[in-house]
Amino acid sequence: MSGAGVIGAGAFGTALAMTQGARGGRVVLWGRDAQAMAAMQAARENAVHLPGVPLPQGVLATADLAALAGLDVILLSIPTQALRGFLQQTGPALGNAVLVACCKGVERGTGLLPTQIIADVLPGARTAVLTGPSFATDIGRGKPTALTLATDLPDGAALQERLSTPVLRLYLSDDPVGAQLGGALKNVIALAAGMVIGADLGESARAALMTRGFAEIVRLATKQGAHPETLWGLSGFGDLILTCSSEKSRNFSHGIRFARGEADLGGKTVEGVMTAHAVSEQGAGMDLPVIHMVSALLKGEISVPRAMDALLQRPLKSER
Ligand SMILES: NC(=O)C1=CN([C@@H]2O[C@H](COP(=O)(O)OP(=O)(O)OC[C@H]3O[C@@H](n4cnc5c(N)ncnc54)[C@H](OP(=O)(O)O)[C@@H]3O)[C@@H](O)[C@H]2O)C=CC1
Ligand SMILES: O=C(CO)COP(=O)(O)O
Repeated sequence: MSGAGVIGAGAFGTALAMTQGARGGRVVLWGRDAQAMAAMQAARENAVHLPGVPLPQGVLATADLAALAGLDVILLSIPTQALRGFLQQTGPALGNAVLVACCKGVERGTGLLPTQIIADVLPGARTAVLTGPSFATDIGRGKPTALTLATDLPDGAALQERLSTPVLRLYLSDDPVGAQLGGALKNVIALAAGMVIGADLGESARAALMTRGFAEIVRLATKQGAHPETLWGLSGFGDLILTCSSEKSRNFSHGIRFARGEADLGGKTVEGVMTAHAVSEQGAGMDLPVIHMVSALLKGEISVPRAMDALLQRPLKSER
């Protein structure tokens, strides 16, 4: 039986299941907590992550992996650092479905991107990436959103058609590496932007940091084979703008709380933290001053004022 599956019943997974449920047809939303999934199925609502937004009729909320059997496409929406372990344990339950990575991050220790982790654990799996500027709360409420669907698959256009809805407009890309690096690295820059705002350094400083951070994204990603146009698109520049400018972003608001010295940093999924360390550790010798500084700040190696001084006191250089 064909249909769409979503792995991870957090904010984004639930929102994605809603988009696919609104199209009609069979949708399986899988989460690991059996009790929570049973409650969700009964209440027709994810009361923790998307309260007040009803699950469409065709969505089955379940913790039963057997419900994924025979699905033709599965969206993976769990944190990047959890992906490898999940696939190692659960890979066979995913069958032959096209696996669409919806998480944004770089794996710490390997430097791999989500589709590269999938290829490492499940060689031969067919993969795609869905990424771009989108808050789960907007998607779940049916607000208009445009995202990038990046894949090497020859039938990418069919997948684009399959996952688009009247309010979720997908643009096709043949650059999964660029799309994933843009989505992962903007989270690190959003942490930095949040720190600038939290430390009351001003909106001009945030604009400067976003721009110079974007230069780092382009430098690093093109070195790994990304097309520059991908980085200027929805998955890079588009998502950078959204994430660095709204307190709805967990990365941006984490940066604000961090700079204010708040003890409770929230305990939410903040992908940029591990990605900052992963990229800084892998690219130790690279010219990535903002990314290296975010990692050092998060490790407690330097304070926000000293980090700002260090960035400002570097020798003057050309803008490129
Ligand atoms: N929220 C958003 O607006 C957007 C998020 N994203 C990306 O989507 C991904 C998921 O984020 P989001 O849904 O917001 O995060 P949430 O924290 O809301 O949800 C994460 C989900 O993953 C589950 N999970 C964590 N570890 C495992 C594991 N080892 N095995 C199985 N399930 C696991 C959690 O389960 P449990 O509850 O049991 O811990 C939870 O249901 C991230 O990469 C994020 O960057 C992308 C675009 C927008
Ligand atoms: O990726 C996102 C928006 O596109 C969500 O950002 P946060 O993970 O920072 O909340």
